[in-house]
Amino acid sequence: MEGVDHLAHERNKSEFDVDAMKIVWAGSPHAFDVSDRISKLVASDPGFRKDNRSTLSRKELFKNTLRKAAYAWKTIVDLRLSEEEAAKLRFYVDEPAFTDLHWGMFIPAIKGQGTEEQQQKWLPLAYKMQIIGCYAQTELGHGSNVQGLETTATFDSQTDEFIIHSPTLTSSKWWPGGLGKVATHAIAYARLIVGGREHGVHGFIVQLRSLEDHSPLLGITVGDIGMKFGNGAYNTMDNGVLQFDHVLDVYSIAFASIAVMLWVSQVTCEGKYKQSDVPRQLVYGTMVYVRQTIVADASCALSRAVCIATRYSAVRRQFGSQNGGPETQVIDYKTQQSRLFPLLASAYAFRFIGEWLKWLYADVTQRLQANDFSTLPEAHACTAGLKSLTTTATADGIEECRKLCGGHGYLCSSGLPELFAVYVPACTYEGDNTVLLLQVARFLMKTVSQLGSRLSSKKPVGTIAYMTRVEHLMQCRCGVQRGFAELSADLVEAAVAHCQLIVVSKFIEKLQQEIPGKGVKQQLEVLCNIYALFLLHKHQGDFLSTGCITPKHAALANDELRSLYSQVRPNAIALVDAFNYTDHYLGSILGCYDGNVYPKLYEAAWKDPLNESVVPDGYHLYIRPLLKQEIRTARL
Ligand SMILES: CCCCCCCCCC/C=C\CCCCCC(=O)SCCNC(=O)CCNC(=O)[C@H](O)C(C)(C)COP(=O)(O)OP(=O)(O)OC[C@H]1O[C@@H](n2cnc3c(N)ncnc32)[C@H](O)[C@@H]1OP(=O)(O)O
Ligand SMILES: Cc1cc2nc3c(=O)[nH]c(=O)nc-3n(C[C@H](O)[C@H](O)[C@H](O)COP(=O)(O)OP(=O)(O)OC[C@H]3O[C@@H](n4cnc5c(N)ncnc54)[C@H](O)[C@@H]3O)c2cc1C
Repeated sequence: MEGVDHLAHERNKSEFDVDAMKIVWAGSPHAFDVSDRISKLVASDPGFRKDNRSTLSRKELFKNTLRKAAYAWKTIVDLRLSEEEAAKLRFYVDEPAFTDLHWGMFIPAIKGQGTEEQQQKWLPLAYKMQIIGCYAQTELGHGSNVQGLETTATFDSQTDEFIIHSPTLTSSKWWPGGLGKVATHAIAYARLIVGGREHGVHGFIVQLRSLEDHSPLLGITVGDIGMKFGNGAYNTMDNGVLQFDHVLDVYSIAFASIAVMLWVSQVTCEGKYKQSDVPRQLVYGTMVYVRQTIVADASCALSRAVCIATRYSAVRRQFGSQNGGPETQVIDYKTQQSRLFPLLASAYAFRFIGEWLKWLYADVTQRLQANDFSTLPEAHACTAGLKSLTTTATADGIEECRKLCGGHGYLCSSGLPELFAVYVPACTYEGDNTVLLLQVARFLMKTVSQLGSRLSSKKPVGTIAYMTRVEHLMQCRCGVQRGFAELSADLVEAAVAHCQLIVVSKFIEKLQQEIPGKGVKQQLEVLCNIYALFLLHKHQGDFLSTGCITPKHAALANDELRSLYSQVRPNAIALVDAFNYTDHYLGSILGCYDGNVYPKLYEAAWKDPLNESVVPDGYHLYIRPLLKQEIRTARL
């Protein structure tokens, strides 16, 4: 029945202050206030409805996305929302669109790599959306290998301009989000050529389309690369293809021929290339920034799937009826708990590692501004490794949540298929996860000697076990006199172990902070222990081989896990309520707040266009002749 909370009995079991946990999850009272207010604003506005996406054609879907993006911008302007509120609004609209790349990459790239002069020119236009940008780095032939990009940018000292060109088919820009049909400008990455000499890959701001009639400019061939995985999902985004035919470009992002560059390099008016004394890797800076935001995205996506699966696991009953009594809630089965609760713990773990990574990025950015590059390698390794670890775990976790919901998890109305289809490219974009782990492995090879010293420092026992595992995995590999390439598969395992160590240790550090609210810290301690012991159980071979734990320890850890699952059980619904997601944002009948699932499933089925007629289109043409055919074959 509408209005009845079918999960009230579950919510009454909670042993902690849910409102206080909502603040912890949001990050602060202010952050909670903004999230709560904006999510409800979006949920209550029919202009942001999303329950019809699966019934739209690609063109209808895309046009609807443009409508929503424009409507969101009007809402932001009319309500004079702050940058923080506007970002939250775009988040809760929950639709991959060109705006993600405009705000998430184009603007950060100019802020991170542009000169003062370029920032003054481009940022006001971008902030007012008087230009729409994309990040055009990947090409048809190269994505991971950035130094293999083929697009060229040749400096013409006669005209003080750069000529951008796509010399081969494989140099076509391919994948950039927003490029296909919307972006008016791109930050295009190209090989810089000055005076016949090549100076590697740099970024250039290039105008693609007319600001008058949106037609591609002279020398620009641009379009969409076609349908992607899933039906609705990421097809709201116009990932594009772009070819330059000797395009004149006067706005290089890494260069301004009339201004000295503070950052990467400069080309003087006389056409001289001068590499400043900053690491050339700064040209990769935007990727570091986006990778740390993707870790925060992972906690959002995983928490969303876990919220759906947890609520539905409390609603769903199957088997176990005694004397005609109610059947057992599937959330009470130990197998369901052993699959679901580690994902719940991971969602919280990724939330806190995302908070730490945001601090790390801010710290390294501050240091860069003081020409202190000492922490850049670690920042790169951390953002690359944690992006890889959290997106892999989240993609796998969303699929596990679908399975935890049985058959109904496969319905679009569960919200899980769409969430999975939208989320999985995160394992590839912003760096293929294996390629990024290889970067971490390289970093570990260079710093393995320091691992030992870090072991001796006063660390909680749990962390010591994880640190010993990494050191052991590295020493087993480094000790073998074979090349990096030969050992790369093993080194990637050590890289994963290193990243898991970081997540566990930052979760433990989080618990050393003051955390207000009755029972809140205790719940987080349970989740932290579940995360750490679940991984110890999953990788117990590694831990046993270090000698750091014995088989008896491993067995005790497994017993403790079961006990921890029992401690979480009465609090599970409250722990997912703490995410404070509206039913609109969840987009899931299985995960609806009131748990009134079956009537909503039944009602939703009849709304499918296929049920607009009792007799389906095609019956008279195809089925009736089949049914009416005279069967002349004696056998039948
Ligand atoms: C609820 C649902 C939510 C789900 C979210 C839904 C949202 C939907 C909307 C999403 C919107 C946006 C997200 C999507 C955006 C995607 C955008 C992109 O994909 S942009 C393109 C990304 N491309 C890449 O990441 C390419 C990966 N490749 C590389 O980074 C490099 O090629 C490489 C690092 C692999 C290799 O670099 P290279 O220079 O060729 O060689 P080396 O390995 O030798 O490195 C040299 C040296 O540099 C150091 N290094 C490398 N990278 C960095 C860096 N980024 N920062 C600092 N230092 C770096 C490296 O360690 C080496 O150092 P040494 O000291 O020499 O060892
Ligand atoms: C949805 C989506 C949105 C995107 N948006 C953008 C965007 O806005 N802008 C942009 O510039 N790009 C974008 N991209 C492109 C994305 O950044 C690249 O696809 C990504 O960096 C992976 O590169 P690749 O496609 O070349 O993969 P490849 O490197 O070709 O990967 C193929 C396989 O080769 C393996 N491999 C590659 N190199 C090595 C190695 N050295 N050692 C071991 N294994 C290796 C990989 O692990 C993988 O298994 C997007 C991609 C997607 C899917």
